[in-house]
Amino acid sequence: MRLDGRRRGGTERGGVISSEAATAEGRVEVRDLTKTFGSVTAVDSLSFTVEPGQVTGFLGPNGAGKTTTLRMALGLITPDRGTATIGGTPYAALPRPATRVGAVLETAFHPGRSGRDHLRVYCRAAGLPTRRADDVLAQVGLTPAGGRRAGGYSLGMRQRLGLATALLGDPRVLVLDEPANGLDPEGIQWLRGFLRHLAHDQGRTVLVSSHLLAEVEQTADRVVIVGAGKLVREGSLAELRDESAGTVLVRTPASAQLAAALTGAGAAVESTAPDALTVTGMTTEQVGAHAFSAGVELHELRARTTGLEEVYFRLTSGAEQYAATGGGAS
Ligand SMILES: Nc1ncnc2c1ncn2[C@@H]1O[C@H](COP(=O)(O)OP(=O)(O)OP(=O)(O)O)[C@@H](O)[C@H]1O
Repeated sequence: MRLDGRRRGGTERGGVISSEAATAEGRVEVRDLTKTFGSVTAVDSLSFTVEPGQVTGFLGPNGAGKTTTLRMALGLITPDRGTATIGGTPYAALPRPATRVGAVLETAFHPGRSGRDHLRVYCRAAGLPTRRADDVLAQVGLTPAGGRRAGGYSLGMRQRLGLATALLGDPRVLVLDEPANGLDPEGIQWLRGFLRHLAHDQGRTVLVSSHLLAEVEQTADRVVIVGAGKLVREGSLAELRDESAGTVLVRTPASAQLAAALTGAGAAVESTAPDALTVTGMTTEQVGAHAFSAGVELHELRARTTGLEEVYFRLTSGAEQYAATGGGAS
């Protein structure tokens, strides 16, 4: 595979980048990460991997431990246990970290300074050429506002400025904490396209946190879902979608007889009322055919599709129960 050396930053051999080396360099690995604040276990033995070339959504309800995890990955908090590495190296040990990882956690800036000057200050601090300020302003569509006081920026413009700051060192890895906060629908649309471009076209690693699945659903290729500091799911969005595949609802006066027939044919059957069954693993046509063969009268037969949002809610509400009953004790 032929890649752009500046972007991918891999091992160059006669103009051809070793994609394996480039992949390893952009990989974020979290292993057994744990952090306790007093009696609250904010992050609890958390392990997951984030690969380059994809947008990974880091999801979980408020207080699930996302920000704490990201702060540990960026060397801002010391874990009690475990490691977070970027290309195999903890953030604190990275040479010229701004060129390896760009992060948007919270956007702090001097309100009287222009967006461009804010970026130039960062360039100087990170040892980067100040012309990068104009490059990244253009990348995030802020060029026309670059000379204006950042204090007068809208929330959406501040988010763009934060993203521009993260991009200054042209890093392979981007870590963004709730970047859609404060963006209007047009801004959200732009952000989605931009994050996909950074990952899919430029091969960067993009890790983006949110407490709303809907926010990352159209952007993310993979998701890492946490609840009460623990991993509840790691996988592709396609896998999660499979899980949201439908169930079939049946009403019949002979529910026990039909349940036996369907179970015998390999479906998972749950009795939800004396005359109602929820069937997983079969289509409505299959359920109807089995009912017909078994001579069972049906009063209702319909497909019910579980939304992705519902699967996410189910996964994370379990974690909240855990938090309410046993969380924070370990
Ligand atoms: N510095 C701190 N001191 C005490 N408790 C903290 C501290 N930082 C985080 N916590 C607690 O750790 C838990 C996880 O918080 P964290 O901010 O990491 O969650 P989050 O998933 O990012 O939530 P949100 O979506 O609301 O930002 C919460 O119970 C929070 O109150």
